[in-house]
Amino acid sequence: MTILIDHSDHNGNDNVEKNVTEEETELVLDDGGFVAPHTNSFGHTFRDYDAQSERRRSVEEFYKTNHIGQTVDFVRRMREEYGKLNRTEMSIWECCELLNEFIDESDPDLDEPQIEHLLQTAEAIRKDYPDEDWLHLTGLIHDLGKVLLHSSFGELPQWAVVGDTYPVGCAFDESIVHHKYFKENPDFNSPSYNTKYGIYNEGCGLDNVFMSWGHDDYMYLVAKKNKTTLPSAGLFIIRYHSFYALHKSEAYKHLMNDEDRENMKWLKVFNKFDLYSKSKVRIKVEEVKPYYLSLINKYFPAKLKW
Ligand SMILES: O[C@H]1[C@H](O)[C@@H](O)[C@H](O)[C@@H](O)[C@H]1O
Ligand SMILES: [Fe+2]
Ligand SMILES: [Fe+2]
Repeated sequence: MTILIDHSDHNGNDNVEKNVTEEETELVLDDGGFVAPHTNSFGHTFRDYDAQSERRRSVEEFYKTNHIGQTVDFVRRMREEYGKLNRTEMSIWECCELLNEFIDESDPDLDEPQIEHLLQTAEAIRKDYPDEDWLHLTGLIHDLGKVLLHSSFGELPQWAVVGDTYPVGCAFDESIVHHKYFKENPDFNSPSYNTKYGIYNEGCGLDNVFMSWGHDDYMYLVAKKNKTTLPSAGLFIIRYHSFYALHKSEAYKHLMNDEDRENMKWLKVFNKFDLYSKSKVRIKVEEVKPYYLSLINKYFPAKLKW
């Protein structure tokens, strides 16, 4: 396995590559900072949706279905239905374990079970921000909404759970991955929805914007309605971490308000770990579990409604 080891500063400059065996691997092999690798586990640059990788076709198929199905109508129905949180009760950790069986079909960078990704993200954050325990926990739980794929949640299809998110009810920005497939979305030709502002106003705040339905908004609703004590930046990260058109391409900024702009700073910090910690490196779950259980205990009730 090839891992980047930092021999210089913490900005990722001047890295050297070294081959290490499975036993020696750690998420980050340096003096404490997380170093973003240049390539994903398939040897391609991250989020390259055109790279000829083994996942390219299936990822594109995924986005085609996603872009056709996410309409204002659909999003309204899902928010209403899943916002009831009347399906089951379980702890945060139980939910992490449920994610063990799922692989995210929208992701060109990772084909590991989701629990690996949660721990990789959280542990990477912990190295760089040791004192921000809320951010470690946010890393651990940010993708828990993918439990919507589970049979006890009506087995939602992948297109309604994973992938990048974007607003519905206004024009789909060209920076959205595989934008061309929106042409078949029924909202694409609706005059009330296909303008820059659509049904929204300048600076209305993201809280007033309907986002395509998936794991982000669902987990936000779960955390909020179960009265988490996570700071507002944590909730913002959970809710918008897949909104790459905004946090990477800077589209839709005209819908943000001051609070969104403040929270965006943390989302950008978070994104580095969410994206670049994706690797084949395994975290030893039993070793880190007590730490995360203590954080869950601090910020969440023992059982949550889902
Ligand atoms: O494929 C990925 C994956 O589903 C992530 O969980 C999501 O947050 C990303 O935005 C998406 O592109
Ligand atoms: Fe995600
Ligand atoms: Fe993630």
